[in-house]
Amino acid sequence: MTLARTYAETQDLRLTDTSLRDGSHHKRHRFTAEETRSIVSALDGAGVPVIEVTHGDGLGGSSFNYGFSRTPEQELIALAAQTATTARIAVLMLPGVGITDDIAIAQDNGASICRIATHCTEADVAVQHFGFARDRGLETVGFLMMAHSQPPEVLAKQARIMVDAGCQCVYVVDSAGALVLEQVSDRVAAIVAEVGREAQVGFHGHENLGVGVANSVAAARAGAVQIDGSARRFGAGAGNTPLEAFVGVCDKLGITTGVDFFAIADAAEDVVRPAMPEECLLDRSALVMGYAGVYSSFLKHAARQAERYGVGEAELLVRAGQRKLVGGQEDQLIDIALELQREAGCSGADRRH
Ligand SMILES: CC[C@H](O)CC(=O)C(=O)O
Ligand SMILES: [Mn+2]
Repeated sequence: MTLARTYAETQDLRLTDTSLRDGSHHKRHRFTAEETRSIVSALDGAGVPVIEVTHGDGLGGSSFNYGFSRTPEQELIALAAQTATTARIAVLMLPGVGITDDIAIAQDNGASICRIATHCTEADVAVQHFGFARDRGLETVGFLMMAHSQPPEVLAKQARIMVDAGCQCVYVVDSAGALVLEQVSDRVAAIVAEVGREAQVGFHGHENLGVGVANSVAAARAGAVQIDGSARRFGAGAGNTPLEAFVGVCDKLGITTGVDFFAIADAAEDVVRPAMPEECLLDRSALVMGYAGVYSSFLKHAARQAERYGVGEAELLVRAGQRKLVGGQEDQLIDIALELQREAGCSGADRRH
């Protein structure tokens, strides 16, 4: 099996573009085959070594709760694998949303990297999935989501569980875009100290506080060797770390990625942007998500419920942060919206904002 380490031996960092997975949240899971083909072709041509393709909520995510995919994700995974010439195709799975059969089908369709995501205190729910993926010869990555919500030492223990189960790279996942600089490097360093001899460490950032690129540099300096981003920031919330900007910053810092800056800048502008419904904005709602620590993928759901129940979106998000909602609890946004509606009814306050 080709390990990420092989890539990291020739480049300082291995980058994964997640537009075709995290961007799925922003696009409400409406990717077409043609968009997938053209994005994969452009990223592959720019030298991006790993491209993630899956429903935004991972394998099996197409559902009433998370939103139905326009094109079945396994078709998109197969198309991506047929289109890429050098890039490897990764898939994301959240145990319980997807099942091991989904991993097997994705591998049959050409995926070679399996990224398994859990809330950052629940790594044990992924043990069987890491074993399953490794037994099938897949490269494995573990996502500790909502990593801002736990201190470094807790994350290190969770990383240990993942690595003992067969995970080859543990990611600090800043799902809410809530971490800032040292908060990233401290977390990465703690995991490197715990598992650095046995596994790699990665970082997945969101732009909700505008520091995705700086956070990714901090992660790399603390020992992360796999970094995620999305061309044109195409991802949940204010989007992911803009991959083209990160490549440019790495070039200037002398950190090698193997990705061509001008080619990825072209891909972001000419190919990825046209597939986006609108730019990923660092607007009030996205900022509140970062500030209050709310899962980035809740953004579109919050917008929908705020409109439906006539309550303020920012207020809804602040309460979601206070409740410490985790992935899978999107339906609680309705509960909060009703709560806000009741309160506004009692006080007679203006319910729009
Ligand atoms: C629902 C899965 C989630 O989008 C994974 C991820 O990218 C994150 O937590 O940031
Ligand atoms: Mn994300």
